Amino acid sequence: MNTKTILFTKMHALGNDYILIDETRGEIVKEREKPEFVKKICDRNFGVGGDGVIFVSKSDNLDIKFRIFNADGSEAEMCGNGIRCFAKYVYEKGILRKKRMKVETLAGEKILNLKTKNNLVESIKVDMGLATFKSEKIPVKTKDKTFINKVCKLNDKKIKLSAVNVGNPHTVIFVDEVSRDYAEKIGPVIENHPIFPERTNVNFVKVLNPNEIKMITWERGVGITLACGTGAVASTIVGRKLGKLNKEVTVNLPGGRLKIEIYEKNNKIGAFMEGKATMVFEGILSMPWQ
Ligand SMILES: N[C@@H](CCC[C@H](N)C(=O)O)C(=O)O
Repeated sequence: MNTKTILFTKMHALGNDYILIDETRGEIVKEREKPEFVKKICDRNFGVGGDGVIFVSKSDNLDIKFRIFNADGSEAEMCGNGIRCFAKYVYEKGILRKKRMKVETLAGEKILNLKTKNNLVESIKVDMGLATFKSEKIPVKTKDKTFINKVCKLNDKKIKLSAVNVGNPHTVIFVDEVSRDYAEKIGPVIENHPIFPERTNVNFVKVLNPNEIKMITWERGVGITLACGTGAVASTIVGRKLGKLNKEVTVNLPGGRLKIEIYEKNNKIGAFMEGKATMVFEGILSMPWQ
């Protein structure tokens, strides 16, 4: 039997953990095999364990390309914590030695600014771009143009949902208390609800004050994670849209804190996200596994 070895790096950003694979010198995992490979390697008992896999490859017109797969094998458009891991990885591995990177993602071009010290990346600031509230773009199946603060009946209870796309689809629910149990119960129901044809990430958010929130995310294709960067951005943007938040917001997630800075352009709301990423270990996979 032919065996093959695959080099990987395990990283995390606020405990949202990813396995990074460098495909800049050629495809390592065949395109049609990627979903199954990702499911296998992300398994926390039978694999390496992770919330997803990030593939690094060459871009035709930008500096470099970022692809993110969730632990269930589905490909997402964007990942806030993952793109910070990616930036540290490509910089410190010498794949791209730029402190300002233009990155190709399925959610379009993202600009990353790296702060370094002694050749190590200390923090990464990402321009996450402008959000859209248009139902058809999120997407949400509704006749309404937007889906903000909509009262919905779920599990016999009425809750208010707001949907937004910040590169990937998110739903935000403001709550009195952040509860993991509640997120685990309601999260999958909303993620897979037929009104969200592409499914959705689900964020449960408590406003502590206009400059600070606490939240937990049920991620599409993963479940509860210790942090979600796009979720922090989506929640801050929805909070801002509803007049609950100022422009500079500290987001408290189970895995740590993230800084989100809102900007407004052409009547739209966008955000910068700033935070760290950590390299945990490197390894060699010997495929196929029996
Ligand atoms: N953890 C990520 C988001 C990853 C993708 C997400 N699960 C999706 O399917 O859209 C983040 O930090 O943003």
